Amino acid sequence: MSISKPPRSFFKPLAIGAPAPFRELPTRVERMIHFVPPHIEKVRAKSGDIAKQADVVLANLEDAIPSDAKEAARAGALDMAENIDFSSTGTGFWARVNCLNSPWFLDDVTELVTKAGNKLDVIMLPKVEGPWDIHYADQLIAQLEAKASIKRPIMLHAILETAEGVQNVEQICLASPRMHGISLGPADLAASRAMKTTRVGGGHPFYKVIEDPRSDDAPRAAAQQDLWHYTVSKMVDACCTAGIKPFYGPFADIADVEACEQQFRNAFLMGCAGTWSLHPKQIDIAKRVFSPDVDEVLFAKKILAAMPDGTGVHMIDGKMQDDATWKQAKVMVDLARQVAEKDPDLASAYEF
Ligand SMILES: CC(C)(COP(=O)(O)OP(=O)(O)OC[C@H]1O[C@@H](n2cnc3c(N)ncnc32)[C@H](O)[C@@H]1OP(=O)(O)O)[C@@H](O)C(=O)NCCC(=O)NCCSC(=O)C[C@](C)(O)C(=O)O
Ligand SMILES: [Mg+2]
Repeated sequence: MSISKPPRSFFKPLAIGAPAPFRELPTRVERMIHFVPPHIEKVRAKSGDIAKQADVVLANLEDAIPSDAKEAARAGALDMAENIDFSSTGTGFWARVNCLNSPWFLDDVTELVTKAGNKLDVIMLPKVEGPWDIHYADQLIAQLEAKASIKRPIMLHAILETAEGVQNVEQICLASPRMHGISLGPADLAASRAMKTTRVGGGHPFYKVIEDPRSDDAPRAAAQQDLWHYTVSKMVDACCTAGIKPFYGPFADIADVEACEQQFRNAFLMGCAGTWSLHPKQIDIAKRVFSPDVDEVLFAKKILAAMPDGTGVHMIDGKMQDDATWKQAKVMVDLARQVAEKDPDLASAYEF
């Protein structure tokens, strides 16, 4: 017998007085989660402007924040919640807390939920290894939500950054209705798996396929492969099964905008809803990549128009369309409609 909650209990609040979890994820365009180091006053001061450009702004309390600045980062996150107007632009406000076995996790979550819980959309949980991590955070957040009379449930987003986490990703996604999604954490994951790379995301010149030996002894053509393909595929399937969202993660070679764009695009094509931006210049890259291509959307609209009830077979521009391609088209047009609500230029390009 599997040990899972009865269906009727799954959506019950975990503490008396806590808000009921969402039955469906709120519909939001989340093309990029922009990381802000909140202990640096100069950067924090700019995050109001960043909130007008990015779909999600995240106060990062975990890795990249020195241990002697953890309290300052937490205070900075609370300052952001208090002083930045996220709601008028529909921008999400998230925080990445320190991991569960760190000395900071308990205070991070307690202060964020009790002092900023009505502003906070999502808590990002690093280094999640199994459903037990989600169950613990879920219960704790519910108790704090109840204590602080939080009106709207705070969601949880897990980072996939250990081999064990990848192994258990399906159970992590299904662990709680509080789950919002999963992001790839390629640096910690590479270390956990003893992958021999010092890069944070992206390809590697040594990971490639070469053509067979040539009769003329000319150099053999080679193509770099995607080191993250298997993990992203596994994450996408686990998230979609659970009705939550998969995200690519960081791309740390900030100067290499071309490779960043390609890595983001591969993730978008494979089903990811968004990515992370570590530097302001990655915001526009993510916006470009995670907004569906205009020609693809116009073609998808033709399919929907040709098959109003979504059945049958049609030829459009020499290509066969049927019930399945209708569903593909709907994915594209539904996303385009959401993006169009945020972006008037794209709305007119998509001809809505
Ligand atoms: C990479 C860094 C150090 C380069 O910072 P920089 O100052 O050298 O860059 P810059 O090009 O000189 O900056 C230009 C301007 O942009 C500003 N700026 C720069 N960055 C930001 C930002 N994020 N948000 C808002 N503003 C920013 C910066 O302050 C400056 O403003 P100025 O022209 O007025 O002086 C810096 O961008 C940064 O700290 N980014 C965030 C890094 C971070 O959060 N890392 C952790 C996430 S990745 C991770 O954890 C891994 C994972 C998942 O766990 C796992 O794979 O295991
Ligand atoms: Mg990490």
